[in-house]
Amino acid sequence: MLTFYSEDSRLRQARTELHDGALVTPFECPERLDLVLKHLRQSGLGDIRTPSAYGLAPVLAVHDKEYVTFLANCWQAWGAAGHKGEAIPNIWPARTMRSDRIPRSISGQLGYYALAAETSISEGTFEAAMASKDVALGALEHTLKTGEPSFGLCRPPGHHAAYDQFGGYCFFNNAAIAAQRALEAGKRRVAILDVDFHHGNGTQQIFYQRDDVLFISLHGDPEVTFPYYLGYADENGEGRGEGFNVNYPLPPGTSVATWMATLEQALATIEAAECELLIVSLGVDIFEGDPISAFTFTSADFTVLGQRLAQAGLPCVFLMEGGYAVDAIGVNVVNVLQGFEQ
Ligand SMILES: NCCCNCCCCCS
Ligand SMILES: [Zn+2]
Repeated sequence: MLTFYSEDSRLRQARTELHDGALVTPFECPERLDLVLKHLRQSGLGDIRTPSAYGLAPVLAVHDKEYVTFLANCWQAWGAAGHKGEAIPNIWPARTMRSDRIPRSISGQLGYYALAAETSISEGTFEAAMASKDVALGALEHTLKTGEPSFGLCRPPGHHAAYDQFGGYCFFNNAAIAAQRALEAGKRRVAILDVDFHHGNGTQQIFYQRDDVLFISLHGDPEVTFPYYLGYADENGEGRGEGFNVNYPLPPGTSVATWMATLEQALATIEAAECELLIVSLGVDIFEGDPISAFTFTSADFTVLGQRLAQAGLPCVFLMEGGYAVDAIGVNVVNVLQGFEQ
């Protein structure tokens, strides 16, 4: 299996994350890449390639133009406004406020476009996000051309990024960008299976009214898990998209047996929908040792996951999402990919 990866993913060097009332070293750190690359090389899974630069068009196919312009300019505008730290929002168009107008102030724009306050914007963030979607597109193009599975070592991740919203460490929705490209290349329906511990609110939102992308997510119950305000089981899509969005919220501490039984339901839905490509939003924060999550996968369970996904019999693109137990991330990711190829 080929891996696609870009050194430009390291351009995102955020120093702060607002967590538990303090500014801490971000969980979504460049070292995550080092461990995955190390284990990929040790495993002999396949070559690691640098993708082409696909430009802005694929981004604008799923994201709002003004939002993309905001992301491109935010860091410079934030500094020009005299702010000394990293760009962290502290005001939102929260309930009781209006969101039909975008303020001129960069502080106002930051809150307008932010999902949450844990994700700072700093130098290199935009460039890294551009590299990350190129990684996803490189993996996608390879699978479209060869039918072979591929892995996009995407950083920053993407599944929390919505049409015009960043957060949860995400800026561009890599899986959505890849799915849209696959449809433009002729696939009639694409399944995005999100196995990350956290609900892929951004991916859901982008395709919520569409029937050409089936979005299915297994995740921590939003009653008690980030992102809290989306990911409930009663969110089934709207209009043409009715029935093409399926959420499986699961309680913290869910056993792997229960998680795998839920996966069976998800895979049956994918099969019934006659999808022609499977994109897996691969978050390995379902690992028992993840510092900000609450599921119970062991590293060996990731191998079983990969084996089961292969049985879906679809061309498959794996795209890196979360996973914050840095020491184990390499083993866990490679176990999925090797399990798939067994
Ligand atoms: N106390 C947990 C706060 C979580 N904050 C953001 C998590 C983003 C996960 C991306 S996969
Ligand atoms: Zn996650």
